[in-house]
Amino acid sequence: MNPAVSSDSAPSTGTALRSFIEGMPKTELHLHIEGTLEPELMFALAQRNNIKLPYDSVEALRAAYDFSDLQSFLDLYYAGANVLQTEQDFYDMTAAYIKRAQADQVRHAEIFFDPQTHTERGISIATVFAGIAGALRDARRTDGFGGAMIMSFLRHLSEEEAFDTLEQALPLRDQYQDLWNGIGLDSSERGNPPEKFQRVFARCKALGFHLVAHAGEEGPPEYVIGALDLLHVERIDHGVRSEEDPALMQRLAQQRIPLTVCPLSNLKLCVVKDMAQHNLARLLDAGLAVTVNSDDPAYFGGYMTANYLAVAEALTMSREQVLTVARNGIEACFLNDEEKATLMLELEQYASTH
Ligand SMILES: Nc1ncnc2[nH]cnc12
Ligand SMILES: [Zn+2]
Repeated sequence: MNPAVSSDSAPSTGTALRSFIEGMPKTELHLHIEGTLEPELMFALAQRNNIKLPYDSVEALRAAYDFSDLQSFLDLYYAGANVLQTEQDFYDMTAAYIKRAQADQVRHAEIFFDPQTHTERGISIATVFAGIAGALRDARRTDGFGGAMIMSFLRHLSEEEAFDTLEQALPLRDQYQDLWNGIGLDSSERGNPPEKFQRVFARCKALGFHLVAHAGEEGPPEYVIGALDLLHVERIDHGVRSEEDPALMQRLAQQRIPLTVCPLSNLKLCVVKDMAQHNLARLLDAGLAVTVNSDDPAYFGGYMTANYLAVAEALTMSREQVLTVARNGIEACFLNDEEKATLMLELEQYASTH
């Protein structure tokens, strides 16, 4: 068989699948904008804002990206965010991410941001919103890049602090109604179960926001169940530990609840020892609405294409499996049916011509 020709029934060669993945239109649904701060930009912003970093060089900083678990990463990630001071800093970081995403053929990205990481340091929440939204709006106007903003609460802080953040943000809602459509929950999972945020999520639901939460990354399957039953989320961020509970797996498959899986993140944070042991293909085979995403790409070694390639190669995924993941990524977006249909049409046209 000609290895350059791929069809649904034929296994793709490594090279053919690689170029298929590289050119495939994508969506990104699990991306922390603070996790896109590349060391070069971190140093540039440190210099611009007269901040001394505890590293002498970009190389020394990158060498410190050797994590043993989620917390060891978060400690560095929150420290790195200190260089973000002005609206321009947030704009530049977001614009740099969009450029990378577009190079990876990302058409639409629903971006997490953590205001508490910044307001705790005296940065106003309006500065954070303005910088991120400014870059997303410019990219929409110039390139048709689709974006949304998901404001996330830090779960190592209290629910009262989450309520405070919501109160600070709500006066901005009208100004950002074209972008800000969701609420998320992130940071240290273990010891901070979903029920801690039940009241604030109920308020956000009543306000009409889409809801998501990190669950089942390091935490047990019970946290996934809690996110669904107590927080009423529409998607689970990560969710890979759901596999430990067969009844939960059945429910996720039956209800088509999307999991925003982040393969390179899971490897870097030692959620899996080896990419060949990643359960993404098993979750997919079990009928779950699995998507691929990059989480904190500046820290974990790759953006969207790299994440697709890493699992496709390690798990010897077929072209059809890759396409299923990409379709899931469109279905799971917080977009209307017409917008989803436009993205799906482009994907199907790409698939039929490549
Ligand atoms: N992978 C992750 N898990 C939880 N919180 C995060 N914040 C940024 N990245 C995160
Ligand atoms: Zn995440």
